[in-house]
Amino acid sequence: MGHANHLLIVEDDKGLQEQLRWCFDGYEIVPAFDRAEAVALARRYEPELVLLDLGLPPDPANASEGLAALQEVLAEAPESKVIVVTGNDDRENALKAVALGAYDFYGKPVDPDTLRLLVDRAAQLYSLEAENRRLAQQSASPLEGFLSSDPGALQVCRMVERVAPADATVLLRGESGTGKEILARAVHRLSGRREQRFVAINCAAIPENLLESELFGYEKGAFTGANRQTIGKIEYASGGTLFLDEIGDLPLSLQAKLLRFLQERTIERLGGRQSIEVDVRVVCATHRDLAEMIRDGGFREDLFYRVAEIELTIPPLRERPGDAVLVAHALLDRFAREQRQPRRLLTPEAIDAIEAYPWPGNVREMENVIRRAVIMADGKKIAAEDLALEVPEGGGEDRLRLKDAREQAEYQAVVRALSRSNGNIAQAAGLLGITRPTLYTLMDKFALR
Ligand SMILES: Nc1ncnc2c1ncn2[C@@H]1O[C@H](COP(=O)(O)OP(=O)(O)OP(=O)(O)O)[C@@H](O)[C@H]1O
Repeated sequence: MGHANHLLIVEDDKGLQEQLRWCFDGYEIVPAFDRAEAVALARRYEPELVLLDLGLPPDPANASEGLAALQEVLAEAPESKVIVVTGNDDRENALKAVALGAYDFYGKPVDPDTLRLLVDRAAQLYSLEAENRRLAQQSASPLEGFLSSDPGALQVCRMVERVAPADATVLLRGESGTGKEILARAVHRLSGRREQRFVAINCAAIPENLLESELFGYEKGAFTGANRQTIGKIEYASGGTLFLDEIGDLPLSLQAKLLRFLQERTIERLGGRQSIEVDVRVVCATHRDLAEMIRDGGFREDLFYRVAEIELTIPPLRERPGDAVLVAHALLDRFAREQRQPRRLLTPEAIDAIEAYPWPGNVREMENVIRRAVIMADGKKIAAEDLALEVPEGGGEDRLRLKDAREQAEYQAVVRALSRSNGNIAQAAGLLGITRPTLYTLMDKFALR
C-alpha cells in the first residue's frame, strides 16, 4: 500500500469499535459513533473505505438511521467504498443498502478475518477506480494547458503528441488566440529536445530590417552600431526548438533566406562569411491563409512546402460546441486560485451569453473578458451584464431554438439523474453514461451545484 487508506468505522458499540481498530492494522482508522459524526468525518476525510453499522442510535434495532447515514456519507464522499454491517439475517436492509450505493454488506457477528478480506478487496477496487478516473481526466485534457472537449481540437492534440518526437517541421494554423503557442511548446516538451531551449520569435512584431539580424545574428562591424558579434535566434535555439510565430508576415526577402536555412541547415551571420551548421527543430504558426498568399505572390510556395511538412489546424472557439463554457469555467477556477478567492459562478444567462458570442479573439479574448468580469462582479455570481459581451443581433434564431431544446433536455436528464441517485455524483454520472468531470461541468452550466 503506498499511503494508508482512510477507513471510517461507524459503530456505536465502543467495544466493537476497539476490536475493529485492531483488525485493520495498516489503515488510517477514523472512528465515528453516530450518524452526525460519520457525516462530518466523511466530509473532512473523504475516506476511501467505510465500515458502517446499520443499527445506529437513537434506534439501534432499526436500520433507518444507518441507511440515512449511508446516503449522507456517500453524498460527502461519493467514491468511498462502503461496507455495511447488518444484524444477523437482515438481508432485506443489506440489499436496500447496496441499492443505495453501498459496495457490499456483512452480517454480524463479526469475523475479523473475513471482514479484513472484504475491506482489502474494496481498497484494491478503490485504487483501480481512482487510477481510471485519473486517466479519464488526463484524456479530457491531453496536453498540459490546452483545454478542450471538442473532437476536432482533441484530434489536433493527438497529432501533436504523434509528431512531436519526429524532427519534422510543423505548421500550426488557427485564428489568433486559439492556442498555437501552447501547442508549439507542447511539440517541444514532448520531443527529445525538451532539455534544450525553446526560442520564440514573432515575425509580425519586429520591423523587417531588424528581423534579419534577430534571426541570423551579425558579426562585429556588419553595420553601423554592430559593435560586437551577436548570435541570432536560430543559432541560439541550437539543439532545441525554434518557434516562428506569424510566419505569414515574414517579408519576401527573408523568406528566401529562411528557405535556404531550412534546405541546408546552415546559416551565415550578417557580415560573416563562415557558414555555421545549426541543428534546430522548427515550428511555425500563422493565422493567415498561406494558400491565398501564395496565389497573390505574398508567400513563396517552395517555402510553404518546407514549413508545412506537417500542417495542423486548430478550430476556432465558435466551431467547438461546448468549449467556450468549458474554458470559461476553467478560467474562473484559475483566477480563483490565483487570487485565493472563492470560485465565482456563472448565472444561466451568463452561460447563454458565452455560448451565443462568436469569440473572434478566441481564448485570449475570453481570458480578458473573464478577468474583467471577476473584478466587476460583486458577490459570488457573474451575471451576463458583467461579461459585457455584444452578442450580434438576429441570425441564429433557428439554431438558438434547437439549442434551447437541447439544453432543456440536457438539464432535465441531469436533474432526474441527480434526484434518482439522491445527489450521489458517481451514480448519477453512471445513469447518464458520462464521466464525473463531465457531470460536474453540466452541473456548473445549470448552476446545480
Ligand atoms: N485551448 C486552450 N485552453 C486553455 N488556454 C488556452 C487555449 N487556447 C488558448 N489559450 C490561452 O489563450 C492565450 C492565447 O494563446 P496562444 O498565445 O497560444 O494563442 P496563439 O494562437 O498563439 O495566438 P496569437 O496568434 O494571437 O499569438 C494564452 O494565454 C493561452 O494560455
